[in-house]
Amino acid sequence: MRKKLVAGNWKMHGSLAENAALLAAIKPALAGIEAAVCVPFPYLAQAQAALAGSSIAWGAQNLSEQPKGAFTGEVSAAMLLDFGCKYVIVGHSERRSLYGERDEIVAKKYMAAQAAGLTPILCVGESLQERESGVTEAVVARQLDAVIQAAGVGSLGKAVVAYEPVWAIGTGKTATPEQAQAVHAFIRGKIAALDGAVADGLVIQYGGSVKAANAAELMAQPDIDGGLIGGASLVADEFIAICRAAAR
Ligand SMILES: O=C[C@H](O)COP(=O)(O)O
Repeated sequence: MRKKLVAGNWKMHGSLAENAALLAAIKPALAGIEAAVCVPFPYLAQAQAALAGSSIAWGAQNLSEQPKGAFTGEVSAAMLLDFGCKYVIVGHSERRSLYGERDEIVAKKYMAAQAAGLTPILCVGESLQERESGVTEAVVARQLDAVIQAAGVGSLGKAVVAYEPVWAIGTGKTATPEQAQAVHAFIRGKIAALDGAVADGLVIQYGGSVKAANAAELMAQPDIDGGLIGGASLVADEFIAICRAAAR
């Protein structure tokens, strides 16, 4: 039986004071519930200090594909491990579209994370134009194949996949539970064709305008195993309610 996992992606939000209040609210409320927050790099130490010993893991939103060296502004997997990170998001659509991260670099980052012992949360998903052109499955398959070809299907046994339709991110426009389930089932089926056990165990999160109000319906779908939450993860009551809905 797969365990659901909800992870907050704080994106470029927060301050020491705001984070302290948010972490202090979610920690006791989620006692015993596995969840995670992926915070901006400068706040990793704060998340580590606040959440150590709790059921909430923490992680980052990006990493370098390089292990070390003259790469100004980059952060390595080993550095994330130094701050106790468990997870790192790779291939978020904002990184793909705003920072030109192509499938090949996403696969390298995924492998760098795993080589260091971090669990990558691999984001896949189509744009509105791609959905309207009927190529959703082809896009998601291409994004998955990049990683499968580079790292092998077995690597997904130590990863989380997040399906995030780009048109639903930060727009208030959630995919319907049926739309999301259809793509989640496609992802699991594609992986099952290569390795049934990996597909059965794979946590596939949904991301895109998840809120307390729509979480239960999404989490009730058979192939939705949690969520990757942007805006609502910054609001303690919303994040707590989403995590609780997933844990039910
Ligand atoms: O990583 C999270 C997603 O981009 C979803 O963001 P959102 O919940 O603000 O739509």
